[in-house]
Amino acid sequence: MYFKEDKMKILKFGGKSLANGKGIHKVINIIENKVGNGESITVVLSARGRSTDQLEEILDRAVNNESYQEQLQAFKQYQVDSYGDFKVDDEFKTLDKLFEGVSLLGDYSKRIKDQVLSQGEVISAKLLTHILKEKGINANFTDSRELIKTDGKFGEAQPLDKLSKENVVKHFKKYNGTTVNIVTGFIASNTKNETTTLGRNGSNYTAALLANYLDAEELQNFTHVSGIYTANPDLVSDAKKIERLSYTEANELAYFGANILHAKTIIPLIEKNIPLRILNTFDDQNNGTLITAENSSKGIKSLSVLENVSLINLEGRGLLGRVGVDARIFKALAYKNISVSIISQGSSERGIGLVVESEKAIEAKKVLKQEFEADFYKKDVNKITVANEVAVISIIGQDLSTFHRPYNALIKNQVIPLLFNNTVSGKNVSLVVYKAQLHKALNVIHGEIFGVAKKINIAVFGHGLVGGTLIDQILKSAKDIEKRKKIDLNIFAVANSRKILLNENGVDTNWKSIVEEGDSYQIKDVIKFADAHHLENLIAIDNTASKDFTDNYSVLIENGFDLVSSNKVANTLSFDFYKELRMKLEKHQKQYLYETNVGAGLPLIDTIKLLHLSGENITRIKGVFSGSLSYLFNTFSKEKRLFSEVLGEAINKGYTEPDPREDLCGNDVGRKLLILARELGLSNEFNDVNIHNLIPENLREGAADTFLKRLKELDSVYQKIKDEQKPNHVLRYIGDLHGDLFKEKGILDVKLVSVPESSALGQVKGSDSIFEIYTESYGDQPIVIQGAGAGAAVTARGVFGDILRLTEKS
Ligand SMILES: NC(=O)C1=CN([C@@H]2O[C@H](COP(=O)(O)OP(=O)(O)OC[C@H]3O[C@@H](n4cnc5c(N)ncnc54)[C@H](O)[C@@H]3O)[C@@H](O)[C@H]2O)C=CC1
Ligand SMILES: N[C@@H](CC=O)C(=O)O
Repeated sequence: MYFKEDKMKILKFGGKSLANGKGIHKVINIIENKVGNGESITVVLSARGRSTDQLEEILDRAVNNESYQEQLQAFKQYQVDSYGDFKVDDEFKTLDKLFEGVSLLGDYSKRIKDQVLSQGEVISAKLLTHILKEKGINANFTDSRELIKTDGKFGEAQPLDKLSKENVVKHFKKYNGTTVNIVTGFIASNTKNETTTLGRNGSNYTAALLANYLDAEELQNFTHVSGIYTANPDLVSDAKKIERLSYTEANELAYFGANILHAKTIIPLIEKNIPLRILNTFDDQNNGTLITAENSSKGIKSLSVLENVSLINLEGRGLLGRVGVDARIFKALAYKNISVSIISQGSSERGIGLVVESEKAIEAKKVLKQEFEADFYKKDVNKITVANEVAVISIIGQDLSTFHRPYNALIKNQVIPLLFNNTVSGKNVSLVVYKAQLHKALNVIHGEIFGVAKKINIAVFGHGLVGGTLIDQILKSAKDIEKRKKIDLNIFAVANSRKILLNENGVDTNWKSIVEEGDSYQIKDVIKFADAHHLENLIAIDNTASKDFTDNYSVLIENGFDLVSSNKVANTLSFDFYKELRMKLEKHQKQYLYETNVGAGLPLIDTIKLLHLSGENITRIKGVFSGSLSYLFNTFSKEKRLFSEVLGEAINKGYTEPDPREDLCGNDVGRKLLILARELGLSNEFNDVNIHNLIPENLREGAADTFLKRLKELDSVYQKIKDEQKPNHVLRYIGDLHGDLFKEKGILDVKLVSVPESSALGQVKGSDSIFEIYTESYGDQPIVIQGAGAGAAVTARGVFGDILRLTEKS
């Protein structure tokens, strides 16, 4: 073993790293390896596992005169567990005496508490020294109380730098070379040699002070996480590790709750330009996050959260324009040592919101009530309320120039921040949200501001021809879309009318076999599931042909779902329902897309909407609206085959509605016409559509199955119609929207016509639809949209297009 003459590295290990079992062995391994490599190291330790919390709990019991022996024994057992020959009798005796005293007195001071807590670090450092010595390492137990001198503020003592530095330098001169000093973190002593502690994150502070005093090469802070992340990975599964940070950025993060950092621990490092590396004890392959003086060129963004906070709201009309209200608030709170982390107020000062630590909230309300007592009396202040179930999310690195993006995403996901504020210099926007929405809010913001894929959570209702094809198309393209568009399409629900398959991580290609084994459900179960799993950017897809399902639209919208539908029913119910649905969408800022309602995958509705919006007056829309009936009449007119045979083919090819009578009776074309009419602002109802029903009256009643068995009865009827046409004419079933389209209602006709084979309509082939859109500017020359008007693949592709459109809007 040899030691290079290089600079010292300070290694600091936290409580979780030092816990019994895997942790402590890993720590020993790390130290052994470093020593083996000839690195010059000093080790700073926290108390092990939950030791500090346990000691506090025992103190609580003792002071309340409750029995604490069982807990104390458990604490002692934990400290010596699996290290048979390790003895810490002195520390255990000290603890026995201290607790006995507290129990007798029924009281303890901060001074006593510091003495109690300090034993955790002492035992931890003694144990590690013992183990390392047994392994042949020249370890030296170093009690930081002999080195770090502080003022007398027990519980949160401030180091006396000059004196502490002298002590540290002297000690390290004496114990140098191959010695590995094992230093107690967190604890120190005042000038009377009484034990003090350095407050929250005290061990990190000890390590930073040593690094400063010894001009260390680097401070390596070993934790149970692999570095600093763009957000807490426990809450945001897409969170990414940040490789490098500047001290300033780290400082902002530390202040706003990244709990592996604390602002005060960074300052000693900044002074001497000492890099800080956050490492994972349990993952030696990971090189963690490096924090240096160098500014990252992009400016980092990270989300941090403060949870133990309350929002105090002070309201009063009489505060309007009054000078000094804020000063009074701050003065009253400062008097009780209550710090305000965020304040926000309207320009009128009628309402002032402030965030304080939760444990101080009741007292804060009390002092504010006292301060504003006279104002209450005069009714200038009418209420002071406290909301406890809140959290603060800070977007570090965010300024207001692009804040609209995460903000809009939150609103779209029905997370309405209670309050937000920004720093004028530096980049940081903080939002207060309800705790119940914290998880979702973090994921929404994270998805929006980072290059990582934005998750879109999709529930598919109806997995028949169209729905099933859609799921397969999404699963097939999801990876590619994630790569190209940074959108992660996650199908978390697949349902038919009876059963549902739910999986928050998304279904896979086996979905079909699993749905049937799924549970029966109601729509509220899907909403609850999405809520419980904090799923954001929700889209519900209606691929049913069901009227019943449209009853769910309202509650889905209210619960944050955008809608996509191939089902035409919702758009063709009463005009009142049509308007209410749009009002609801507007109110909840949700979108409803249904491009496939007319012309399957053809871009018809979008075109009509654009023409209409741009002020282009549409005067008529005419054409073959039905893909199945197009196929039927194109084929039947041309080929010498039975009508029933061709109809059977159209059904088998998936062109017809689930119940093919919906096509044959003209309802399907009627719906499409009505949908287009309503897009033009007309208020027609479905029964305004004049429909030529293709089903002979004697076949209209009864079940679909019975009808399908009697298709042959249609043959003679349609053969006769075909034969009676003029020469070179063919049959076409068309829709025609005409009349004065600038009035309240248009004329909507659905009829079977015979047209010259050479005409535009006569030349349509296969299952193509054709739409002729006549406008004022285009005159007699219509805009023509033609192409496959039915079929599962093209329709599913159209629904997919709507989903992608939504992802761009959200
Ligand atoms: N086939 C085509 O070319 C086109 C179809 N469409 C529309 O696509 C929709 C679906 O058509 P297909 O897939 O052919 O029908 P399908 O009959 O093959 O599938 C319908 C699915 O909806 C489910 N379902 C029915 N009621 C439900 C309810 N209340 N809740 C949940 N699920 C329910 C059924 O269990 C089935 O899984 C229809 O509204 C149709 O008008 C739109 C454009 C073109
Ligand atoms: N059944 C419909 C399918 C598309 O909406 C049709 O035939 O057009």
